[in-house]
Amino acid sequence: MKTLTGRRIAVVLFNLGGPDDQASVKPFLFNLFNDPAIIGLPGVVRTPLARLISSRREKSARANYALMGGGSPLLPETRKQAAALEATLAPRLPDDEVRVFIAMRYWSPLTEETALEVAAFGPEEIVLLPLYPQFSTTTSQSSLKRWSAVYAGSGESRTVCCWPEAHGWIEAQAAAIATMLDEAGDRPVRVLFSAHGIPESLVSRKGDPYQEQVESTVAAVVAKLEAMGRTVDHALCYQSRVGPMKWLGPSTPEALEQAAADRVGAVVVPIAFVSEHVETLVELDIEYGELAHELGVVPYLRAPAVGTSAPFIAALADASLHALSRTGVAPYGPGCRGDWKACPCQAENRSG
Ligand SMILES: C=CC1=C(C)c2cc3[nH]c(cc4nc(cc5[nH]c(cc1n2)c(C)c5CCC(=O)O)C(CCC(=O)O)=C4C)c(C)c3C=C
Ligand SMILES: [Fe+2]
Ligand SMILES: [Fe+2]
Repeated sequence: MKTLTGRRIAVVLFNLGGPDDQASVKPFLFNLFNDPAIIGLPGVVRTPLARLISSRREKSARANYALMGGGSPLLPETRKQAAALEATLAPRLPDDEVRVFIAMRYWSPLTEETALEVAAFGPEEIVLLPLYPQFSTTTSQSSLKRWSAVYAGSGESRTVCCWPEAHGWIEAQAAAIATMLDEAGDRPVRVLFSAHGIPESLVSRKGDPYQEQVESTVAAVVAKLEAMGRTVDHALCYQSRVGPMKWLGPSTPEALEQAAADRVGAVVVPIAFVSEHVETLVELDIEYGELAHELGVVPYLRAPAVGTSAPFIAALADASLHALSRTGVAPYGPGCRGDWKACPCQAENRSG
């Protein structure tokens, strides 16, 4: 039973989205490559290019999604996280009605569909919470921009731009790694923190804070492991390179070659993803698993994504409550250090 003073609060979780079957692989890829945050060219050039790239990439992408039963598990996994977050927030906001929504950038439920659903809910408060720990123009900013362009409903919005060092997120990662280190036993292993790559020029020329935030996540996880009495050999590397441009490095395959040269095994940790999908289940487990086998990197172990682990969901709840407790319209995320005005996600995403 809600009190008369209770607020309707919408928490909107943003993620990339993934095709739900084989037929949606190509239109999903088209949406992705047609995003100016991914290909920064004018629409007259970008749209035909997106058509070409999605056609060319369709066959290999379909084969990868076929390995997971035909489509991406990203939406079902995100639904579990949304349900867990809603259940965690409910007792912490007993006078309010809290609903958690999912807005995907490139496949259903698309941001514009979710914007209509949220508007129909009629919230007084909205928390915009990207499920990307680290802020990038290619992910969180793209999603938040899209939201601003399509949401026309009620409510004051507060954005959590990023949370690279959020307590429960770091705790969940450290716990998953500790379990894998136990599995490795006495065998020497290197912890390979594998982040999704982005083109290097986005960092060096456009000031994308992603690399810096990924490095801060890694440092926080390593410090947490040390506090747990585990000093680890570790390295940061970047996966999922696409196209001919120079991407952040070293790549995950290069890091595996180095591990082979140093005669150590690997515990691979997805450090920029919070759920299982094509980049973990196919790229890390199958493609790089085969490479590790060829190179003699033994053992090759992979820490699971944090999913619905309790400390991680608590971190999302804390971030939401922290956002709601801010006064005024100038939000900043718990991962943003220093002057919130300098935070790159804020300029276009202040509540209206
Ligand atoms: C082409 C450029 C790409 C950039 C830049 C990029 C950044 C980026 N992506 C994620 C998270 C995910 N990406 C996923 C799939 C995916 N990403 C790209 C391209 C870029 N990503 C493509 C073409 C694809 C589709 C798969 C493929 O063909 O390789 C996914 C998984 C979605 C799924 O279907 O399960 C996620 C999640 C981050 C975090 C990031 C930069 C910070
Ligand atoms: Fe921020
Ligand atoms: Fe990606």
